[in-house]
Amino acid sequence: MTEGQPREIVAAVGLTKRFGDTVALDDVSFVVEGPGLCAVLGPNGAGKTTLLDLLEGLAEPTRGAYRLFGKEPRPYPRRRVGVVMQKEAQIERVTAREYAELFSAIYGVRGGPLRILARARLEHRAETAVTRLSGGEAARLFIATAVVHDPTLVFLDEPTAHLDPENKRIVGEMLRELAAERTLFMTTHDLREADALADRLLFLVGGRVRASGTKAELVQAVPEAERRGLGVEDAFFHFCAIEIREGQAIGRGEAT
Ligand SMILES: Nc1ncnc2c1ncn2[C@@H]1O[C@H](COP(=O)(O)OP(=O)(O)OP(=O)(O)O)[C@@H](O)[C@H]1O
Repeated sequence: MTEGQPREIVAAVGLTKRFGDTVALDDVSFVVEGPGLCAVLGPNGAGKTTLLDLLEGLAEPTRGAYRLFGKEPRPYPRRRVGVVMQKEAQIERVTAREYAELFSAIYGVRGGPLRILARARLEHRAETAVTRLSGGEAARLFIATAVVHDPTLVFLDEPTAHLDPENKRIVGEMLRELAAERTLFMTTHDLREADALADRLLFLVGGRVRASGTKAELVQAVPEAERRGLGVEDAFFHFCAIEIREGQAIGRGEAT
């Protein structure tokens, strides 16, 4: 296959995950081709983090399987995968430089710390404790660190949650740049952000896939009468029957 052509990067085949009586993921199947940015959208409790845990090799499915890069992930292809967790560990007093050094050493990347700080645009904050960085600075540091070993696939769990619009925009630009040559698989609650950034969408509600495909496919599937303006918002409403408040997807009847 020629370089640059879309190819299968992530595929789930009947993935199911139970926690006791709770079915967090229920027979989830989809294929994501790359490169590009796939946004996984769903309300609280939809199963987004559980799905990432499985695909990152951190938990085992109750049933079903998945492929990464068209193969069974055994052994797990750690060097080709980067991860940005929802709650990154923040060790007291560790500076941005030390954080970058630590992860560069883990991945054995020479020159990694400088690359991380430059990509995160944090050279001037290198000696600042990670816990003292602003939300936007910390998000940039975690993302730049997750790609220090140049992975083909990056999982990101709500990387822009709690950021103000300006920082969302800056981090969004960073994600778009990264998505030009790799696959980003990113959870978010923010439909506006998904509209601005995503090439592909996966709608998850109550542990089940409601729709998946390219943004263009899903947006075009919305009947004219249901279109209100923002493509991803309309598509999410159409496929998921979920209320939308201020660009955020919220389960019906859920308190804000
Ligand atoms: N370790 C666990 N033990 C028991 N139940 C769990 C566990 N992890 C997740 N769940 C349950 O599985 C369901 C899916 O949770 P998950 O965290 O994957 O959803 P989510 O879409 O990531 O939600 P959020 O948007 O709030 O982060 C929820 O009902 C949750 O309570």
